[in-house]
Amino acid sequence: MHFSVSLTISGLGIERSDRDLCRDLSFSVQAGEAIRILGENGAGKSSLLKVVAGVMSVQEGQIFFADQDVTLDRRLLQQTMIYIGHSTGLKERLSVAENIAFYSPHAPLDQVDQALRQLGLFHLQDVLVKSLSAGQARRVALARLWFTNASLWLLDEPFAALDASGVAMLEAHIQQHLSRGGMVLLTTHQAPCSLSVRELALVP
Ligand SMILES: Nc1ncnc2c1ncn2[C@@H]1O[C@H](COP(=O)(O)OP(=O)(O)OP(=O)(O)O)[C@@H](O)[C@H]1O
Repeated sequence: MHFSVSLTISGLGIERSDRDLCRDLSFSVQAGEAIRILGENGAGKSSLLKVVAGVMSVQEGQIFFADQDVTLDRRLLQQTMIYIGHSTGLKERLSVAENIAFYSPHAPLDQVDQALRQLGLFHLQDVLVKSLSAGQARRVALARLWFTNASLWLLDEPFAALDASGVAMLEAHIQQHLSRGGMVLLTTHQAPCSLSVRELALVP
């Protein structure tokens, strides 16, 4: 699979809790490109991802995907994007394998096994998520990236709680997505080690 679409944000304004997080923000993400959103705590990085994902509405400006205006109707974009938020969103009372089956029901079982091994989760597949460490739970949440066909990945602090091997594994997986023409919009307070990203600063 190879992707060749782009995302364009034009004149975006985001207001939250009576505060302007950004005004007249414009940028594009091209096929094969990763953008890291920068900004201090509370600057609005997560809010920007949520607006693009359609979790928060657009108050001002436009969003174009594949040359179509999707500002008011985000369905075209939502069909080909994956959003993994700051919280893992996992089902605490389900096991690792059950969570993966819940979030990626169409994943072939042999590929699930392969991904579990790559993610270092194979020996934990029957463990309930509520018993996992933060880094282990993050790995389970990220497993969705191993089974998605989405062209746009929206990742809020995806490296949080990961150890060095987890960071390297995720960076390699993101790089593979970019090499297929995928797009990534991510937030992280730590600069990626081996991943080439364009930086976008959110300033009030
Ligand atoms: N659920 C909410 N309801 C109202 N206001 C919120 C909510 N979540 C965040 N905010 C406000 O929106 C602003 C931006 O928050 P956001 O989480 O987007 O920032 P951030 O840059 O991602 O921060 P961090 O680096 O701490 O994760 C903050 O000032 C915050 O107070």
